[in-house]
Amino acid sequence: MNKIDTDHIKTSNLSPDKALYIIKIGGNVIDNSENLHHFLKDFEALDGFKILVHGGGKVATQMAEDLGIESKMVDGRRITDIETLRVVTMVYGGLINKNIVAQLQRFGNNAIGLTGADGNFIKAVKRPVKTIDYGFVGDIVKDSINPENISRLMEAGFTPVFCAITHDGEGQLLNTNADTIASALAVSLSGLYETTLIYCFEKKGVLKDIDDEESLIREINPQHYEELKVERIIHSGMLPKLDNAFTAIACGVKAVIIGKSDDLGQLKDNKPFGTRLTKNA
Ligand SMILES: Nc1ncnc2c1ncn2[C@@H]1O[C@H](COP(=O)(O)OP(=O)(O)O)[C@@H](O)[C@H]1O
Ligand SMILES: CC(=O)N[C@@H](CCC(=O)OP(=O)(O)O)C(=O)O
Repeated sequence: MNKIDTDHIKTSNLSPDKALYIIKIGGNVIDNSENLHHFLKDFEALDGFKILVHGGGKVATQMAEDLGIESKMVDGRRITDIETLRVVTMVYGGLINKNIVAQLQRFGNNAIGLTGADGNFIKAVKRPVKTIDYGFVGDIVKDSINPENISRLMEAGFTPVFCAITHDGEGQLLNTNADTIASALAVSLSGLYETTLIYCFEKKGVLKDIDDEESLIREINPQHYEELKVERIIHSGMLPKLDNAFTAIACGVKAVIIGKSDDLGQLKDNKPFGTRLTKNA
């Protein structure tokens, strides 16, 4: 992903250089109503413009199982046949998205729930079949996100809440990983706002020992990341998350943090929070 051309925007009435937080929450937080409630309260209390992106893979897997549909993941991506697409559309675009919006409204935040199809905000292309057929999984089309339109929504007082559904512009909905959506939005909006991308999940951040919450790694640069991969300190879902995170840093996003959803309030109090990703020294 390249940094977007923003010269035309600087001359418009939009608001360059304002702070924007793009925060993504994962399935384990969404699945726990207490954690979700706590997180949404802290999210609401953050100053500046905000966008929330949510996954919900865990809930979708459970719902699919209830309906007798088996879930298959390959390299952290869901094989999405037509039945599975129906389930994820209902779960991400409906159940989870609308519950989050309703809770934010209760806290006085004028949230508006969106898929990538709404407002044509995020266009994707069905992943081509190579060795694996992922079905209706969408890869975001480069430069397809229009940051000005999203900015207008925020300037009008709305807080966009994006789920993990995109579209191809030809009438087809697609399932797109929420970490990737958050990173693509952050890159696109970083020309208009001082953008901080935050991945919130159930652990304190990237840990040296996944079973020891006290082993938090405070800072990682790309070189350190390569070493951590070789040592297998980082694995499974954390790999695509960090790949997305470093892409965002390389493409102009001011800061990327990976931390615990329960600790988000520390950011407002200027206390250390999670693992901060940096460029190579
Ligand atoms: N070094 C690490 N520190 C923390 N988590 C790690 C690490 N390596 C792998 N993980 C795994 O990555 C997971 C987070 O990725 P994922 O499940 O995709 O997140 P999300 O809930 O945001 O979708 C954690 O639950 C943990 O099991
Ligand atoms: C293509 C693909 O894999 N999409 C993801 C979208 C949801 C997601 O990203 O949820 P978490 O953040 O909770 O993992 C999926 O269906 O699991």
